[in-house]
Amino acid sequence: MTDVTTLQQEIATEQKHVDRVYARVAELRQEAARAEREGYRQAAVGNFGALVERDAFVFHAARRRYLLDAEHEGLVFGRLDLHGGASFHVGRLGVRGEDAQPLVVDWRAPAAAAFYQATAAEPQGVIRRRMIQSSGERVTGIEDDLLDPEAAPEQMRVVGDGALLASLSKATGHGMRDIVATIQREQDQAIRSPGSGVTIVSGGPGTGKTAVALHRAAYLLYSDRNRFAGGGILVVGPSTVFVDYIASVLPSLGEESATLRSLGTLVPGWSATRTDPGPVAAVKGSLRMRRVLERASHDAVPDGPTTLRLLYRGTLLQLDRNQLDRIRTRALPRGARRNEVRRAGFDGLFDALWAQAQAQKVPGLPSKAEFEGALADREDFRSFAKEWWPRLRPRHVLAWLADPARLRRYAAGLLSTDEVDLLKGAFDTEDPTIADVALLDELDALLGRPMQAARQQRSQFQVAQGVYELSTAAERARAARAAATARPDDYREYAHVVVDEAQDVSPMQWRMLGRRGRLASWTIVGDPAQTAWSGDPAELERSRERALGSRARNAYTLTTNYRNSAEIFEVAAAEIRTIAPDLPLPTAVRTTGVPPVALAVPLAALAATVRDAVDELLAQVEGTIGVITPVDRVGEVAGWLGEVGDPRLQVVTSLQAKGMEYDGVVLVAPGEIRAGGAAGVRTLYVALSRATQRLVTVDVTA
Ligand SMILES: Nc1ncnc2c1ncn2[C@@H]1O[C@H](COP(=O)(O)OP(=O)(O)OP(=O)(O)O)[C@@H](O)[C@H]1O
Repeated sequence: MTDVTTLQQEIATEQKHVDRVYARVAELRQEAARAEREGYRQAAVGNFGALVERDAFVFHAARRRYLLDAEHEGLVFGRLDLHGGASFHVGRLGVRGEDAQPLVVDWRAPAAAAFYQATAAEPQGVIRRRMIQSSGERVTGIEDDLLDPEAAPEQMRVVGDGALLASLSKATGHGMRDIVATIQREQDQAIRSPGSGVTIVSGGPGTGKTAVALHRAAYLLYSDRNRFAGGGILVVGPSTVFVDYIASVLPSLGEESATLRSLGTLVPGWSATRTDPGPVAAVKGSLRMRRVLERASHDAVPDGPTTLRLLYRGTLLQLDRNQLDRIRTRALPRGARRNEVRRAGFDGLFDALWAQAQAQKVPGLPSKAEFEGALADREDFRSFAKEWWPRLRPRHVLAWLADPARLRRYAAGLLSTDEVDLLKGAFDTEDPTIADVALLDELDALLGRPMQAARQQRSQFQVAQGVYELSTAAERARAARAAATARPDDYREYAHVVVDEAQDVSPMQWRMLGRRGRLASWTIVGDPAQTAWSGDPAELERSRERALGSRARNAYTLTTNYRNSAEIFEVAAAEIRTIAPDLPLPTAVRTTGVPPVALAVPLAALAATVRDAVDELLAQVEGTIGVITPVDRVGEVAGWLGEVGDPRLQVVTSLQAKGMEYDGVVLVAPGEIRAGGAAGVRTLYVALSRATQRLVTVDVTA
């Protein structure tokens, strides 16, 4: 323990510096606002060159001001004292004094790396590393690490009682917090991994994989803003619940330009939140579905016309079903996209009808071009053509799979009878599941886009090519934050793609992601032991490798569980060991002395027991409570708790619980979650490792 006076003196020293920094930030904010106003004044000149220059000038001023306005809690959070007497502070953004000397170094700058990397074994020139805790602009605590005691000058003081543990013990809120002040060495290495190629981060529950992925996105934006803000960073998570949970981390780091999506909302026009039962998801996610969909996308339209009859100059021209099918298959060879070769289909019709007209010696037959022109003008021919070869949307074709006879035909030789049975009743294109969205995206690629004049989307702020009139401060800040809004809905040229909970991305979903990351470098984070995938693991691996291509791989493993108390993680670990006894598991660093509670009650008492457990946890912990249920019980359990009405409470399925964290967890019917074989045990492992403080499991007795 540090004596109180020493601690107070050191706090006062740091407070002085922090005050100086905030005063300087206030000055800089004023300067940036002035620069923006000046930018507008220049615009009055009005020629093109002045507008371009003004635009760039104002944009940078606005971005700077946005950064300065952003969340300033703990703006300065660290200090390094180096050999030779030099020292500097580390913070959320770089701030220079009037003399251009750094008052704070941005945590992502190369100089700040030592703050996270230096250890007693390898001090990297650092004598003392100091973490500074604050509340608003007030310094509240200090935590020092003396890394090189022999080099420490006599007057150097070392204080503190465990900043990391203090930060881990804070109550969990609805959103994930950034960890910028306490990033650990192994995490920092993954965060600063090269911006090219594929960075793969693995590690058990609670090891900070998600935190690392998000801080890495912020790091990349800092290290090469042109490339990564220009091209864009896409962050993909498993569910909308999860995306909501992580949404505040990047803004808290002053970065708003990344695009966050769940797997069910990646494709424009869809926002799927429903999950399929594991075995159904395994079939829908399998690469074999690509062939199934390809066959469907080439099939005749259900209820489409089966014959074409036209009276032409008194002669009946007629094409029967076989002829029509032949024309369709000839115009649509394997690999062709149906919407893009409609013209070839219509040409096939013209050719066949022309041959008939010639064979039947239609009186006064004009040239072929005139014959085609005459047919194309006729309403009966046009409406036949529209019904026979309509422009198809992915959802139309996916709906065909709901017809058992069609499904059997498309699946012949690809899916087993059992698999076809599993898919019966599994397609509802009005309300698709998360797995369906990857199928819709595949169909979009298979069907192609009808030829259309490109839609010009002109921004309301555009005054000339490449020049935007950003007329108010609020609009400018928004534009500075969200370059993403200038991108088309189905943007596919991201400079970087981050995939979280990657162990659950199915082969078909990897194809969907791959289409959006062709030009990207990647960060892939996940834990194979937490996968709910019950399909072929080799196929999963292959499709992931294909999506990532030949880019260089950099792999990192995280080994410390920062989330769970040791008592809680022991229970989760015991579960996963039943199927993977030799799996290396992370070490949980925090103990609470509170063991998890395991209850088992008859089904009739389940509702009351869950309600009591929730009430008790709400009284015991300060932060959030998650009630985790088997997928098919979620509605029922939410009903039991409907009256609780506490905003700290969230009811989620065992699949939605992926990546989530709560201070207290009530896990309903764990036996039912486990019942799904190895994938069930893995899902239960996830559910058991969500709580930071308290875990209550309520099982059902036979
Ligand atoms: N260096 C750190 N300092 C403070 N908190 C940390 C640190 N690393 C991780 N945490 C906290 O630990 C918790 C778990 O982190 P995170 O959700 O990123 O883990 P994960 O590996 O993605 O977990 P899972 O695989 O179980 O979903 C979070 O609350 C995070 O803020």
